[in-house]
Amino acid sequence: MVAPLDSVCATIPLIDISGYLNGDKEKAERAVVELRTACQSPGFLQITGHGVTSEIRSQLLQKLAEFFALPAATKQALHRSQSKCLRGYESVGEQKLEAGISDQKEGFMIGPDLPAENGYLQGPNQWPSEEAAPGFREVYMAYFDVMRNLSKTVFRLMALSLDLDERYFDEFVGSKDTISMCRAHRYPPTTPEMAKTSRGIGAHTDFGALTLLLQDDVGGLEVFHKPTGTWHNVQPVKDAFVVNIGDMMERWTNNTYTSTLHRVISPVTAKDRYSVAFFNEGLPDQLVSCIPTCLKPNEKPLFEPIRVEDHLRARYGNSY
Ligand SMILES: O=C(O)CCC(=O)C(=O)O
Ligand SMILES: [Fe+2]
Repeated sequence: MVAPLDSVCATIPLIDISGYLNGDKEKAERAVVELRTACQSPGFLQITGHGVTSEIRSQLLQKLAEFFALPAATKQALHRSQSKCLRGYESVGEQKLEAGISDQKEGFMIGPDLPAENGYLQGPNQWPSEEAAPGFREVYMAYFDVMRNLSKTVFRLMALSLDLDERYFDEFVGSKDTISMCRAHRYPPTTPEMAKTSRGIGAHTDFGALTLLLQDDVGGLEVFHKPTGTWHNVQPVKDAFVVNIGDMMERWTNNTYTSTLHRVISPVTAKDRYSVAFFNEGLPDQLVSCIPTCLKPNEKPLFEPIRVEDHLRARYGNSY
């Protein structure tokens, strides 16, 4: 069946990766080709057949709703300004991803839970007490671990899509020093009038290599289509994760893959919107230097090589 032109699938490709996970060669090859096309343009896609259970996804969304419903003082006591590695709580209006517009979201960031600061963006998480938020820590960390695994799979597919050895990104994405983070968001509702000028999250591109996003069924994520200058809704698809290319991967692939501007419009229904982004930032000492298969004969790289940490410091430094 041909999907109607205005349907989400016409804009944001939906890719089933179960064939790759099950060792079905033909289906896996198809997913790799679809992935390559989607990463080139629009730089956004949705994946299904990823094996992350609906239980863990709905448990997490439930625990997040409970956490964000806690008194403001309990959440502020976990503020990210107390953490050298950006872990913890941020309140509505703190981040400005689009010049002059405060994001109408609150968030909670976690990462691999290390006992002490251990290099850039590495260290301990901040947690509410078990009495205040029963099960929150356990479920959020379990989700984080599942997503870390899924990200390894997606990077293998990425490697294949770039005609690289399947394990090309394994160290980058799966080492003990790999930087990865999860940021959960709650977007409170607003009025239709306010929604015209305010933003749940202002227009931005992601800083790192690749983002895996869980969104609930409320909607509001939009992706910018440069050729027409129009915004397109990333409609929630049941059981799908949104995947998008970040600035680091765009640079690494010499602009073969695209880091695309996106934003969130706050809900205008009575319902809060929840989402959870898993960011793959990679190895701090890794040099992001044009991937050889992204260069045609006689072509020159568009960018100087840069260390992952230097790239991230420059991008994170500008957003609060
Ligand atoms: O909440 C969303 O749908 C998008 C979040 C996002 O773009 C981000 O955290 O970078
Ligand atoms: Fe983003």
